[in-house]
Amino acid sequence: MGRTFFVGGNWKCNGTSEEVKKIVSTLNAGQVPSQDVVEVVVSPPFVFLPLVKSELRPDFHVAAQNCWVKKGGAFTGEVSAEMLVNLSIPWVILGHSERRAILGESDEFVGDKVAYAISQGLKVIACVGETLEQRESGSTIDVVAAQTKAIADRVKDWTKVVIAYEPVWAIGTGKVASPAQAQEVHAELRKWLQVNVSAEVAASTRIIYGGSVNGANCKELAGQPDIDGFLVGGASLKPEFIDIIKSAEVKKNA
Ligand SMILES: O=C(CO)COP(=O)(O)O
Repeated sequence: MGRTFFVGGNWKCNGTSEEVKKIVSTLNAGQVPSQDVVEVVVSPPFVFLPLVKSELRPDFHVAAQNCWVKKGGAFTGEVSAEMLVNLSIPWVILGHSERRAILGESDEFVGDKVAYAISQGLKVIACVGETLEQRESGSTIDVVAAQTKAIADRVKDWTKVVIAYEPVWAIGTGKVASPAQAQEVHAELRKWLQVNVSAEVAASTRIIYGGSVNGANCKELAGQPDIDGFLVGGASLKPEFIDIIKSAEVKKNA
């Protein structure tokens, strides 16, 4: 079963309204493959979601970068899944390593968030990935399997999930995983899904790579059989994001 290539742009905590408008107009002018070849989702900070949603071309979609773990209420500073649904925001990124590390989000908490967001009708880009220390100690697969298990224990509808494998040591460092390194983890994750969820979910779930992806390294990564797209940080704020979207052609021609 086909896995449509998926390219997400995680803008993180960046931008002014002027800069956001500029990025959106660059994206709107970009020549990219059609939606049956590549699904594109950009994720601005919460405050810019309505602006981006109203100005962005209709073939690109928006994602929030986080949402609260359950129904809204007395949770100062949080934004609920219901609010995103209310604004017709279709996607949310959950479990990004910056939130896991800096804000102390545990595997279980991320799993709960993913399940709740899906229960409210959102689609989720769920992030997993090991630190440098974990990689060097040989526990990469155990770490990403545990992170994925916390999600799998709580989620039934995998059609709403894209897994983003983002090795922490590759994020914002310019140190991209080699195509072989990324492919190895993606293949292991797919195998994990096959054994622990189902062959069908393993075959149909998109597993995308994130960590220092740019216009120069995207094609080789996209050529790997188990890499189904990218979650892009820094380069998603630049015109080269269009080149990264175009790397979907590599898959189409494979
Ligand atoms: O964290 C990332 C996307 O979520 C990756 O960030 P960079 O592309 O800046 O390394």
